[in-house]
Amino acid sequence: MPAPVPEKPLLRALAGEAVWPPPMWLMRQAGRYLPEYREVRAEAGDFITLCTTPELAAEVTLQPIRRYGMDGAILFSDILMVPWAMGQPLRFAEGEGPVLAPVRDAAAIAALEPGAVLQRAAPIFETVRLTRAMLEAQAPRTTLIGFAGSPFTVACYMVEGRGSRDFATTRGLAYADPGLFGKLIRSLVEATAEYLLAQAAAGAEALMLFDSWAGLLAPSQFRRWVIEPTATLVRLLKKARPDLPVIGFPRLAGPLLAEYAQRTGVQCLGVDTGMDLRWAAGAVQPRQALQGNLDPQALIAGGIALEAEARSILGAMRGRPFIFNLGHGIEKVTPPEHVAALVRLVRAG
Ligand SMILES: Cc1c2[nH]c(c1CCC(=O)O)Cc1[nH]c(c(CCC(=O)O)c1C)Cc1[nH]c(c(CCC(=O)O)c1C)Cc1[nH]c(c(C)c1CCC(=O)O)C2
Repeated sequence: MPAPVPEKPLLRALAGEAVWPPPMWLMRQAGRYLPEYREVRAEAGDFITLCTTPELAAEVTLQPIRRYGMDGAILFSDILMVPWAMGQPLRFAEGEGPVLAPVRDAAAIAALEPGAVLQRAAPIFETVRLTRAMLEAQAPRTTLIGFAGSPFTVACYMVEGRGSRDFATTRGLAYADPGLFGKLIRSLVEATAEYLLAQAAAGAEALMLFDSWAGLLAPSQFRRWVIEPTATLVRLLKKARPDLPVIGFPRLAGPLLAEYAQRTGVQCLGVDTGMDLRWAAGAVQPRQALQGNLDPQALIAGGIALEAEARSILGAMRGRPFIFNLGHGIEKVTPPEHVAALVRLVRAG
């Protein structure tokens, strides 16, 4: 039986169709630049509480859909909820970002509980269910996107214990003890596959893998810790759900984007701000969609600078499968009215 033809613009683009004007959404579209987000965040008190309270997380997921009518709604959660669900202590310190108890030796890795992820993450799957039902009622053309961090980027935070400019400890460990680091990566591949399939079972219609720090790696390490685990993860997802499109975002990959596109099996490539979109179009397969890559700083600036950047992206991508997005997450100082202006511009094609 042929696969049913999707109706939603974002799913059509992911299936390889040159939908025009292109479907759009913005990374971190639910967040602190929105006053209505800050209100719910204050009500929840703590970021992890917000992520594990389905009614609040679903509400926050829908805020940018109500305000702007985006084509994609991304589940409100965080890539660090997988280590959290594996039992690694995590907190989000005010003004400091995430803080975790570092995992750097065999004992710490053995203490992780990948088998507990489905049970501990149950509130997140409930958020997916609730959000999908709300979208069906309120925004039936909007696609619900589930997500996880890629094994390498999640391992960066697990090993380092906090954010970092270069994740030197993690990259050093990968060279010094590849056996140990490989064990961590493998348990993340398995836990992440189960976690994403549970999101899909709860109603996520597409999945995105955030690999924010992939581009820090030397080419040999990029192949070993980014391409190979991502390919395994995508195979596990496709085995269970061949219909489910996957967006891969190996940020700062540069020319290695071509190999990543060829070997991982993803349907769509997220493109970061520093990459030329026309070059990316030549580096991926013709039916592979691209997603990106407006500079979040242009969105903060607004006006003619924003208009020029957005038009140049549209001009480069017309006629190929494309999803308009930013090249990295929206910043909290972004004026919400600049987002409204961008949506009008993209909708006009
Ligand atoms: C590396 C990474 C993280 N989280 C994420 C990444 C990959 C993408 C990227 O590179 O930005 C991904 C993420 N984080 C969040 C989402 C939700 C959905 C959405 O995009 O709207 C998604 C998809 C919410 C969030 N995740 C976080 C916030 C801010 C928390 C708050 O409200 O206090 C939000 C809305 C916290 C977070 N979470 C993380 C950090 C480093 C921080 C602190 C930085 C900050 O405070 O902005 C880890």
